[in-house]
Amino acid sequence: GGCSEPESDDTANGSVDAQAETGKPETAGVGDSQSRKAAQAAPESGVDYHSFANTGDYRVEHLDLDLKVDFGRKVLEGEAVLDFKRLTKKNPPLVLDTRDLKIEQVRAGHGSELKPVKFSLGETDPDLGTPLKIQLPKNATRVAIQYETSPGASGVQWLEPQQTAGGEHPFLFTQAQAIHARSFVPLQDSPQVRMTYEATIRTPEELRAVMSANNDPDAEKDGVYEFEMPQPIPSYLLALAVGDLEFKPMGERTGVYAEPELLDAAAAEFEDTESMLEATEQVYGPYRWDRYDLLILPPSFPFGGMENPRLSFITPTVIAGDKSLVALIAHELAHSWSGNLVTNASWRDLWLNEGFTTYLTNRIMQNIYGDQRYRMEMALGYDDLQADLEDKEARDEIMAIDLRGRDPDEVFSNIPYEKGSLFLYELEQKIGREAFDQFLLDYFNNFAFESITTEDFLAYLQKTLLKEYPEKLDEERIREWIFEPGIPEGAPHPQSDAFSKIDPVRQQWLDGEISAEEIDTSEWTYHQWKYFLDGMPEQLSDEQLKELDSTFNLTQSKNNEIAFSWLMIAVRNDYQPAFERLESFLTEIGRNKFLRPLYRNLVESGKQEMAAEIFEKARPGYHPLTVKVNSRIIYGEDAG
Ligand SMILES: CC/C=C\C/C=C\C[C@@H](O)/C=C/C=C/C=C\[C@@H](O)CCCC(=O)O
Ligand SMILES: [Zn+2]
Repeated sequence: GGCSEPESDDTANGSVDAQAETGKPETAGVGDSQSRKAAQAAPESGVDYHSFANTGDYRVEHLDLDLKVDFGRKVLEGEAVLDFKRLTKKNPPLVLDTRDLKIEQVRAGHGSELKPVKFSLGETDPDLGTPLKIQLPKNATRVAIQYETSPGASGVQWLEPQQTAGGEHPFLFTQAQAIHARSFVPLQDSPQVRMTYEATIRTPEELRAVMSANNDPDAEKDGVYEFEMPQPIPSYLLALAVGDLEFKPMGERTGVYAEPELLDAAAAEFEDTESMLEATEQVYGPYRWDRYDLLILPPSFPFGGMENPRLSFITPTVIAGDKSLVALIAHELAHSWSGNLVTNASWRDLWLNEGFTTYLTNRIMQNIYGDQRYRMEMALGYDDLQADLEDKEARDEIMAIDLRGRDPDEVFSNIPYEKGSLFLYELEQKIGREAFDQFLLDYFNNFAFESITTEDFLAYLQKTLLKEYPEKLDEERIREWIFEPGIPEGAPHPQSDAFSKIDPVRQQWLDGEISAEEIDTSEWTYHQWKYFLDGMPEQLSDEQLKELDSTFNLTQSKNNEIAFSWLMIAVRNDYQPAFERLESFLTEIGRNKFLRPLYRNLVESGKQEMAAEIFEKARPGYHPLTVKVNSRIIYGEDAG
């Protein structure tokens, strides 16, 4: 009916209007470039600068989705029903986050008594999307939004059959973190809001749908899949994938979904998942999400993994054949405590998710694979952190990073992960492991299913460790870790004996005292190879490059991390024999951890044209996020 047609926004600036209603500080008006520059003071704790939603007026508590997956048009279409709590006696419009959604109709009311209502889309912000403002009838607690996504939705990748392992069926996956859920569902897209959800997903009959919910591996492939997620989750953990997927159990509570071509290899590579789950529970308390399964994605997945609850999404680039890269599984599993159970309240507080998770990852690795592996993983993490500290501006080295006016995807780095983890490691060293584990267990229980700020964490620390260990801990220093760039003087420096014996060998070879063949690599693990390569000087001669390659067959390495380290060396030294592999690596893999440094390296070593050529060829197969962050690197800031 007429009253449900989208109306053109009657205010001059719909998005600013929407923000005013959220009561967010005016200086932080994210859509307003004037105020971006003016904002000098510290960001206000607890404010989510990356959502338009008026979460102080209404809180969404439950989502009911009914979506058809249309591979032909590359759209999801259907309805999202949101149940919300009213926190105000007034009746302001409900403001939701959207990005590139086509809104067909909105109804509102109670229960099944829903009537079409007026709605409008505000001004679009390039980083944040478009606020959707809905006029509510008095006392309404439910809205039903009929909509469809756009084929270029930033949080969805639609893959052609040739981009999959099987090559016969299309594939779809979503990636909602940080602020891309709004590109496939209209909602309050802020990690401060937790909701339960249910969903009906309609797919082509030969495909299977899975979600961050109660997947049923025995569900008949009939094109209609029902899901329920009874634990409340933040919107960035909403996830869907559709493809030619099969399931293989790995343990009582763990299993893997993958295309049939990858299923056995994945289940073998990740067979320790069940032991990891048990080991984590023993120290940090029960696993609260029932099952823990893995979904192996096609190689265009832009991250190593994503901790979608009950079903972590995993890049196939970690199936190395020797379990050398399974720290990624420990990482995603650890998020079931740090991140999914206790959640960062805004993206400024990401270190609460990632620093705690990186710390837990190391502990899980030690538990399952022993001390030597633990020390090597930690030392590699420390080196990653040092590399970022050398590279970054001071403002980006701060754990509680000021993200006002910035796109979170563009500033994503090792700081929240490795600096956060090193900080926690220092606390462990100072008060002892047993006491620190007890603290973490209490912390997870205390804040279970809550979203917290850096300041909430500090207040909790004041009530607990700072009170119990006044001689060992110092609040000033803790604040320095969190709010200052760099790392405090005297911070721990994780090292490994297995690495220190590599240094002299590498040096002897560089000095020409021994040939590559004379290096005894027979016992080297992946980690030692990585350390050996990453420690090479900036410049190597052509002879040195050829010798390394012919002796160790590095250009053809099947381990993607080793291939990556070698390709970084090849690019900066213009080692042509590796360029064919470089091109196929950059074309077949979409993981930004590899692509960003490789493209940056190409540009910085004067090969911008080559970078652009490969990028343009690969672009149709890349995820929208991969396109966004790498085109900035190749074409500069404004190229989009
Ligand atoms: C300092 C950055 C502040 C906010 C950014 C928040 C989210 C950034 C967004 O780009 C999403 C990141 C998702 C990461 C998922 C998994 C990581 O563990 C992957 C790490 C890299 C990799 O292994 O490939
Ligand atoms: Zn993580």
